[in-house]
Amino acid sequence: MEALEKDLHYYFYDPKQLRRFPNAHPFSGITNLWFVYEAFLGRRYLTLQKKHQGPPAAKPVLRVGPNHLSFYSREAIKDIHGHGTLMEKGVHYDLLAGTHRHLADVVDRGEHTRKRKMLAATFSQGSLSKYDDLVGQKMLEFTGQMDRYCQSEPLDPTLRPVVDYRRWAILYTQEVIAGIDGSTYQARYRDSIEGSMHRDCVFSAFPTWYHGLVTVTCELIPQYRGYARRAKAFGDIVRHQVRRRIAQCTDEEDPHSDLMSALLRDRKNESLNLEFGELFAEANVILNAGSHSTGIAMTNTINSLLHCPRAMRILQEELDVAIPDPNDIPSFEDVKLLPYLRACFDESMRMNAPSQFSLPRKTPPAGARIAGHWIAGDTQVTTPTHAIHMDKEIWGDPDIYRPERWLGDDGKRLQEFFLAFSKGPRGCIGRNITYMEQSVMLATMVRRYNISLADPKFEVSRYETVSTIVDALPLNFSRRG
Ligand code: HEM
Repeated sequence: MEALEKDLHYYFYDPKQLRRFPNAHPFSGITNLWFVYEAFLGRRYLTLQKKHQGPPAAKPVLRVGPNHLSFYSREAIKDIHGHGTLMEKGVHYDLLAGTHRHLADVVDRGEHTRKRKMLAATFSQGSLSKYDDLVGQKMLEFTGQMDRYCQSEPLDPTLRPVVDYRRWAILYTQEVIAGIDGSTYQARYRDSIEGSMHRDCVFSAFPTWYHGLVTVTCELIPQYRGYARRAKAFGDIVRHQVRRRIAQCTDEEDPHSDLMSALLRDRKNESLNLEFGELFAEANVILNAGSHSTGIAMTNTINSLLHCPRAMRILQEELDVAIPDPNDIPSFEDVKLLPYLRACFDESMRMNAPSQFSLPRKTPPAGARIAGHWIAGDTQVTTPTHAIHMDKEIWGDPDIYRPERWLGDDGKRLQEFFLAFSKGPRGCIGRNITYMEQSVMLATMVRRYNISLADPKFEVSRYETVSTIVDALPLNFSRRG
């Protein structure tokens, strides 16, 4: 009731003068309901794109909720996410926080800086070589499985074995990230994370009711009860493994041998004495943020390449030179500087960012200027990633998969508008790790196999939650000579 009163107050008295901006929906000045409905259908990012871009005319600022503005403008990227921004993480992160904040949901700037410093070395470009063996080992297991598919002989020789690439890509990233996190275990990971992300994406638009909605839907709707049960089971496993990892920690341990070491000991190898709750929160977020989005990105890239044979051919040519023997599994060192390989990921993440969720921020209490507009304090502000990634004025031909746009100086300039990893102080800390995983995987797959869609007319389906989930991608594989 209190929340409804607040929304009506915002609408009728307009204390923040938000009525000067056009509504995304006739009711968006009064209620978040339409936004929740779009989230429930898993297509909020597409609707926002249409509303911002028109027709009839582009709308750079939209009021998408009683206290929420969406900024479709280049200037706003810097003002909301850039270094030196005054914006804070929005109420969404408070809702999802557990007993202890982790790097992604901590709001306090000082706390965030402390955490980021603690983890910076482990995630730096220079540290990646220590994960080479782990990634190589997981890739070997992966190709072993794919080779078995290639060798299998179906009863009907006209049928070739079909592999769900999405499933295997996510399994590979889970295995790698669990190794980096310092723990390995079995869980119904994808089920647990996708359900919770759907629930959080939909309900977090109602901050006051969030916890009540979670409780009531858990009681009444079996599907939501299932999400909660699986998420709890996953959390229990992480908790157990963190305890085990702490027990194994020794005084001689290299403080940066894996993520947990960096949380247990500082550079001088002295104990950091973090509370168990904080260790659990950090391990949990790395496992969640670190595996699913990379698996989605890998699935989208291979799908984009299969729909663009020209780009696939150029990539194959680049890889044939870099990896002369198709049986080899390259290290990251072998492939990290291949320009076309990298361009293929960036182009795919531009068209289908693994997280289209508009990363909610709020203005500081005294208010702030965004893209030339003065916005009152404590207003939720977002940038619509997909709409910006599909802006004709920036990209020229945004609907076309064209990795070439990322090459050379033009490509460097475009990075300014690339939001897949967000920007600035709250940008993704795992960016180097995901490029390592994606590079080794895609280079190996494209060099080693002929890959095709099991059904040439197949279009992958997507559903937006906190990440934009991709459905199964059925592919055929055979070994390249
Ligand atoms: C394709 C893969 C990935 C994408 C698209 C991605 C995207 C993002 C985005 C958009 C954010 C900003 C979130 C926000 O503002 O709420 C973020 C933050 C973060 N990501 Fe990633 N990420 C990826 C891979 C990874 C990996 C591999 C890890 C860890 C191993 C990771 C760990 C994190 C963490 C801890 C944060 C919070 C950073 C902070 O607030 O300081 N991510 N990521």
